[in-house]
Amino acid sequence: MNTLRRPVVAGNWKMNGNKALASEMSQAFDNQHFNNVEVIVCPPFPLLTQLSKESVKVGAQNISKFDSGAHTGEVSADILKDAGCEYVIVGHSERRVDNFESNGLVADKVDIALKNGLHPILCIGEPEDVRDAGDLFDFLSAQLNAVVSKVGIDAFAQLTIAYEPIWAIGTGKTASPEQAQEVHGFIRDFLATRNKEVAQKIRILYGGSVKADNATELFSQPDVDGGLIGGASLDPQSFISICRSAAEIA
Ligand SMILES: O=C(CO)COP(=O)(O)O
Repeated sequence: MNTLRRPVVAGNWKMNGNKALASEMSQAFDNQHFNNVEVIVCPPFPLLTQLSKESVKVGAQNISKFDSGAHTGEVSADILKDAGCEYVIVGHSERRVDNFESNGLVADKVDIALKNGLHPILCIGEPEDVRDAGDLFDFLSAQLNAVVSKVGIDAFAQLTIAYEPIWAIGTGKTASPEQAQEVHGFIRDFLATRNKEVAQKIRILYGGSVKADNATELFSQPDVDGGLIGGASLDPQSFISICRSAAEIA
């Protein structure tokens, strides 16, 4: 972590949770104040309004590429904002796989979020075979380039990036702090060659089996500015403990 950047800890509930968990999480954070850490919770759509916006910031897990109108099953930026969202996860690997979201569609979604004043958390990350074949940086560059081409590099000032190696998601097999730092450094350099100021400011989160007992060593890396947490964000005490790790380093 670098003290120039305020760390972020975001919980991605994926297709988990219910009203009781939303209320439990809100209450747990009512008694915790992480002034130097941005804490975000991203529950399924129906639970967005159930989280106390005084306790945590709220994010969605997806956004429609459309503005409004006849698009059954879609949720627009306006509806998300009305529900109290400030953030939206875009391009999570599970959506890229389950819903065939291409780099182009992800770029369109980042664009519509930005145009409507929502902060995208752009997820990128490689499958294991890509890493094994030595194509890691080309793969990540293509994911980043698609968004740069669509929204322009200056717009990255409004983005948070989450590096989530697919082989580390939900597997208990986290990237080592050195592996995370290598990729985060690469992402920052990629951005710095295009806009130095944006590269210095942007928060780059690590995601993939972050738990209370490995958060500190991951967050201690100079280019890791926090985490995007799946499973461990469903338990208020684990999530608070991960937030505390970020607060202690910040
Ligand atoms: O995909 C993730 C967050 O978006 C990471 O999930 P896990 O923390 O469960 O590995």
